[in-house]
Amino acid sequence: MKIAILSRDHNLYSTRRLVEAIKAAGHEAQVVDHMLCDLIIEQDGPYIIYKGEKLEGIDAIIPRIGASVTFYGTAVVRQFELMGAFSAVESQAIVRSRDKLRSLQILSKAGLGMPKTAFTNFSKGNEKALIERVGGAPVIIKLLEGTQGLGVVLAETKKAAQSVVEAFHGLKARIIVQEFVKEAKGADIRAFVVNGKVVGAMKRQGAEGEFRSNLHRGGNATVIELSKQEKKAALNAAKALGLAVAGVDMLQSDRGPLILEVNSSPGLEGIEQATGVDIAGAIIAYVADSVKKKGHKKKKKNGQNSQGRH
Ligand SMILES: Nc1ncnc2c1ncn2[C@@H]1O[C@H](COP(=O)(O)OP(=O)(O)OP(=O)(O)O)[C@@H](O)[C@H]1O
Ligand SMILES: [Mg+2]
Ligand SMILES: [Mg+2]
Repeated sequence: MKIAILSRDHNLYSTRRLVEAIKAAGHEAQVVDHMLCDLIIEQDGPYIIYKGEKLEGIDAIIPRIGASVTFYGTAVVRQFELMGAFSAVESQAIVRSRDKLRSLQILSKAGLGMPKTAFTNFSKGNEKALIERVGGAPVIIKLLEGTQGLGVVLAETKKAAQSVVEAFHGLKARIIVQEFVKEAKGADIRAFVVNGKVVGAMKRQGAEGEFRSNLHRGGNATVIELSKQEKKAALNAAKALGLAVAGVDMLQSDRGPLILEVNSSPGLEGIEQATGVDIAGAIIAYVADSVKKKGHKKKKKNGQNSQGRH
């Protein structure tokens, strides 16, 4: 079968590893830059023009959509889905996971542990009450659109928290105010979920004196064995957001694991290097299996002699 990786750069570690894994499993790989895909929509059905030609014969896609191009990228994923290709992560689930606030709302409804979080449009003067509502200083203030740890601020005192909130508010930036989980000690856990299983997990520890554990902020990663409770939390979080492939970030706290966010295009480099697990292979096995199952279903529906490609 032919599996496409939607990626802007074929040299990226994750892209290269997925190509390798596709070939190792005996399939055909194609890297497709989603930003170079034109979407044609007409009565005869949707199709894609890529580098001047109609894109055909792709059985499955693995989206690797950057946060800055979520709208365009997910439109391309949706087009593939409508054309009958299987997607490792559904377009709707990517959209859902990209909005930190929406994700936390869904996870809260699913009863998952999380740092207590508040969101407001800050009608003048309610900063103080809101900060108190999540437990008072120290408190975390987060830009809704941040990634790689940028736009996450730890305000140690009530006064600092108020000024940071006011500053962001003045800039019309959308933020959440969140309980600071001190016991996490500058570390977090990344659990990599594929098809209802945790295939690898690592603990990321922030640099000395840094509360953010992001590898981009100088953190380092080591392999970790998850507790039953942590495993369950990771699987439930991925399930609640509808993601078959997900990187679930959690903090270890006195009251158990607290979900921070769920990533729909999680990187492979850190986790494969920390755990030594062939995560790319696990993703491809899941995708290939799903395509086969889909094909069988189609055959059944169309009768024994169907020539339907699968
Ligand atoms: N409520 C909190 N309490 C304690 N530490 C926190 C809290 N929120 C975030 N952190 C720390 O800050 C880091 C960055 O936060 P978060 O993951 O929410 O931001 P991000 O910018 O979206 O990062 P990413 O690149 O992973 O998407 C976390 O990995 C964690 O170490
Ligand atoms: Mg994030
Ligand atoms: Mg994070």
